[in-house]
Amino acid sequence: MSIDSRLPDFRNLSPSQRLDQVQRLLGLSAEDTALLRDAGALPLEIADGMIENVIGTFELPYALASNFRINGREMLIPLVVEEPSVVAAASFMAKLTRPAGGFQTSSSAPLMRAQVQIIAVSDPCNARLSLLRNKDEIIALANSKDQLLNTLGGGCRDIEVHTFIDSPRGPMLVAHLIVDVRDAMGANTVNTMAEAVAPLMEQLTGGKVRLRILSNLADLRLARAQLRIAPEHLDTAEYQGAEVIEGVIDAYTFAAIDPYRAATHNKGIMNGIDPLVVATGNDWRAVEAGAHAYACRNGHYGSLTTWEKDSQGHLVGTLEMPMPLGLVGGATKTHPLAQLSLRILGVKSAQELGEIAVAVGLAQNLGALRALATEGIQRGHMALHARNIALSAGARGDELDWLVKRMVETRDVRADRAQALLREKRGQ
Ligand SMILES: CC(C)(COP(=O)([O-])OP(=O)([O-])OC[C@H]1O[C@@H](n2cnc3c(N)ncnc32)[C@H](O)[C@@H]1OP(=O)([O-])[O-])[C@@H](O)C(=O)NCCC(=O)NCCSC(=O)C[C@@](C)(O)CC(=O)[O-]
Ligand SMILES: NC(=O)C1=CN([C@@H]2O[C@H](COP(=O)(O)OP(=O)(O)OC[C@H]3O[C@@H](n4cnc5c(N)ncnc54)[C@H](OP(=O)(O)O)[C@@H]3O)[C@@H](O)[C@H]2O)C=CC1
Repeated sequence: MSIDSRLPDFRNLSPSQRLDQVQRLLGLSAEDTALLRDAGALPLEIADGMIENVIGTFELPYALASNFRINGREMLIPLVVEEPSVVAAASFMAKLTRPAGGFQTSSSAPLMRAQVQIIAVSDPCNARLSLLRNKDEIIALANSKDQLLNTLGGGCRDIEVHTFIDSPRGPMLVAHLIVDVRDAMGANTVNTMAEAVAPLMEQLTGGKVRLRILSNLADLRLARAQLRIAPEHLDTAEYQGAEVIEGVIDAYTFAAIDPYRAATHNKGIMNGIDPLVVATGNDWRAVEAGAHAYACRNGHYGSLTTWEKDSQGHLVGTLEMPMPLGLVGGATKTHPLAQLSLRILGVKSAQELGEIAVAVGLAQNLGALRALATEGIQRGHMALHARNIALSAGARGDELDWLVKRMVETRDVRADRAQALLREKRGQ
């Protein structure tokens, strides 16, 4: 279905009015919207089946970022996150990309690596060749463990063998199974295969297998996004767009050369990605681990994004990173809201979901860099954070908007100030 993701007055509506508008726009069913309208979308019985020792459930805000156009398709992005200004910044930057057509994305095949650690190998180079010589047998054995995946066009495709001659524990071989996991995140799938081939690998190498587990450095499963913005669309009240572009490129360069800055820069990217990963029931620890390991691929920890100017002086941003997301498996199937998020996105494959995630990460990075390189992060962020402060100070009903306005006007957003203002208003 084709929609318009520009929702100019969305921010000014109540949550219930927003949901009504989205229901009409996306043609969601009454059952779908009931999941969001009533608290407790995750029944305790399902929660109890998901993890151990459950005593309840924990809710977080569920929002939609607007203005996204990805590969020509308009979409609203479900984001589950506790941090103010993330949704606003993503929506704002997506809006700025629209004149040049939004985001362009692509991805590699959904290939995951499983590692099999082989120790006590007396002749590691010879053992390595033995594994490679018998690759077809190893792959066939791995694939015998997941018939469904084979019928879906996935399965173990190849093996690699990495040799560590001088490990502190003696020579060590690490065999990698390269597995196309289709629409799964794939951890359980590849772990099963790794465990299945371990005895054959011991036989072929004469060594002893220890660990059999996926690698979260999913460097064969990459998603990419790109955006382009003309300088005139980056003008602010105080800065010319061309100056904003220089500021963004300086900010990127800082992250590219300094790991202390890169950690914060990449956190800003994950501000956009993690909330989508959570909203779709995916494993955010796996995505985080892969992201930061990948950021070290050039021998030092650096920026995951790049920012440059094209020949016309337009700002061009790119993000390429591992994106091990699934549409099946884990909580993606069990959590009712995860399924709803996938319906809102209208995605048909895990690859498509991964591409959307990097587009949101790229937008989020630009939101932060644009603010940092111009007026600073506090004005926009604190204006939205003021609601949190007002809520924790005890403001309710009409008091909330009044208190937020007073704090933002005076640029004094602090808990003690909020409490003092509230006492003053209540005449205490
Ligand atoms: C916060 C803004 C967007 C305000 O920016 P603004 O200029 O005050 O916004 P505006 O009121 O002119 O609105 C512009 C558009 O922003 C969106 N927007 C604006 N407000 C809302 C809202 N309330 N609810 C929903 N959407 C909102 C919305 O799309 C709107 O367009 P419209 O649809 O109205 O035509 C801007 O200051 C900004 O982008 N700041 C960056 C915020 C940010 O990056 N937050 C992340 C948390 S900080 C952090 O953890 C990461 C960091 C910073 O350390 C990373 C790093 O160092 O790299
Ligand atoms: N280090 C890490 O990151 C680790 C993560 N995990 C956890 O593993 C879970 C993800 O594992 P995952 O393997 O994705 O989950 P599942 O094993 O639950 O799902 C994958 C299985 O779903 C079946 N399937 C059905 N349709 C498809 C399709 N279109 N594409 C692919 N497979 C399909 C496949 O076969 P079949 O039905 O035959 O099984 C496949 O093996 C997450 O919960 C994650 O947190 C676990 C261990 C370590």
